[in-house]
Amino acid sequence: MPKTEQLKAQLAELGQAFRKRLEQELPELVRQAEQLQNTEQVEPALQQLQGQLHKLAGSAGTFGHTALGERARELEQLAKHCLADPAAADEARKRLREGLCQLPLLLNQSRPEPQDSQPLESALPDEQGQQHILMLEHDPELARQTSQTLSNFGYQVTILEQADSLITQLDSGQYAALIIDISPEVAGHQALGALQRWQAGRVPPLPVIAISTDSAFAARLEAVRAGARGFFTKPVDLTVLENRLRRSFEVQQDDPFRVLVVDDDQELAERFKAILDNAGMRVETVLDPAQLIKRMNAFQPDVVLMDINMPHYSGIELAQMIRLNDNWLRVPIIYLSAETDTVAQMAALLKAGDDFVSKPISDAALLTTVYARAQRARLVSQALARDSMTGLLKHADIKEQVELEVERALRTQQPVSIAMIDIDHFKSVNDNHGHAVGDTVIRALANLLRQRLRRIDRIGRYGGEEFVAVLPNCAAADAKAILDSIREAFSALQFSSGSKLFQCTFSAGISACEAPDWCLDEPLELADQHLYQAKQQGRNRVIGVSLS
Ligand SMILES: Nc1nc2c(ncn2[C@@H]2O[C@H](COP(=O)(O)OP(=O)(O)OP(=O)(O)O)[C@@H](O)[C@H]2O)c(=O)[nH]1
Repeated sequence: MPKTEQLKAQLAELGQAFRKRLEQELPELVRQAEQLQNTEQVEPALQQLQGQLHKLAGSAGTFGHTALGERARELEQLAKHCLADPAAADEARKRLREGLCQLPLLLNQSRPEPQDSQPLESALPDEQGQQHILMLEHDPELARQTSQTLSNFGYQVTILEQADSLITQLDSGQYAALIIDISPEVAGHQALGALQRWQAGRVPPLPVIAISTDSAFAARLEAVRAGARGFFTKPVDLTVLENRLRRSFEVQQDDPFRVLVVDDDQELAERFKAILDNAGMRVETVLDPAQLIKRMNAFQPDVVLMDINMPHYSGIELAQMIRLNDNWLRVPIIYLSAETDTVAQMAALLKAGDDFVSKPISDAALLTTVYARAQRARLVSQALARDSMTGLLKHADIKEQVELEVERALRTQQPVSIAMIDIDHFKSVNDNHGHAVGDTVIRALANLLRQRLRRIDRIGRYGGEEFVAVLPNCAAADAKAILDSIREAFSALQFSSGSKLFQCTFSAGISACEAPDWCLDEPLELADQHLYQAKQQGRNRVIGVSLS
């Protein structure tokens, strides 16, 4: 079944479960309303009713029962009024009872409209690991240079000279990003309006990099409105452009965003999960708030979606509890609440939390809010934790990963390999072609390692032109085969320096923690010794076992 159909079926099933629940809950509300006349304990009964109506107001609308949700909200206000002003209560209580008695009827009349839940399109690389970039550029020389440089980095580039076919090309859905020349005098500039309209409503928008001769505020504003993630004035530094391009993918393609939904309403939590799952995110739900800390530790979410009103706990208290842990200070917390009172919303945000989304919430609004928060959180933590030039882990972090993975290998008795990789004769690259070209070579190797290794592998920039890769569940012989194939791919890359083309190679040394002895005291030192041997034997090779 196609993904969208699957989601529709899942949402329809959840909608039916929700309806069944209401068929039981609404008569119960009517019964409670009738008891209001006979009980001495009016206040607790009203409080309970108000809480239930509050929940119903948020959830019914989200499941498409708009009229029911709106009526529940009115009755919630009425319950609040009865609680605040006992003197005026008789008449108000009567209206409350009558209103509650109508709710089952409203449910019977309600035919929820399914929302149009678009799957989140992500720019995944093709089978060869290549990302396809579209470039709208009238200047053949700039188009040629960009195409050549980007193909060095492993991208596939299609050049478009005519702006009128831009939207048709984009509609084909094969592109991971667009580079567009929006200089005032060229065709790309005229296509900006169409591009802005095309981007509207896309979640996430297609990454766009704009190039222009004009660096004025108005030009930048137009670019941003068309979804620009980068803006470059001519002459363009193509290595910086590639860096920006890569960063715009990283947030989408690294691990999927992890979202923790804390809501005691099971059907609602499942609905949010289905929509976010369908958009490629990983979602866990916490129905019992007492499990929150345990689940935060195990799941390490990028974003927390937090209901505010739960029995025994408030979402605000739980958000404050999350903030007690230094490691989670950067995790955005989005409150999901039927609370419409802006003063109450601001009070909640002052205590903890970053954003407020009112229930009922449309699928598109949920997706956009979570995506935007998760993306920003990832960018911030990557900027802090990663090497700025390559986007790889920094020296101390990759060393830590080596230790963690060796410990894990010993524990699980699954092998782990550690590779130390160093570009050959790199000093002469700098001397012959300049430092900026040397940087391009470093980034190209980082990019290639990222593309060729698995998601579970960890890669770090250990020193200037030296990298370390940690390959869990991978024996030394397999690691050597993988590194050899990356080595061959790297040696085939053509780098350009002015009008000259040149190639580079690397050498690598591998150590492994594997059967039969498992013991690996100094994995990095051993990998380094093997790297040294590879250099001694003529470079452009991978050594996996000690030859001495
Ligand atoms: N462009 C650039 N160069 C760097 C960077 N970090 C280190 N380098 C240079 O990398 C070069 C490393 O050279 P060496 O360690 O002598 O080794 P090599 O020339 O690569 O030779 P072998 O490793 O023996 O094959 C030095 O010239 C450093 O200045 C960087 O971030 N960018």
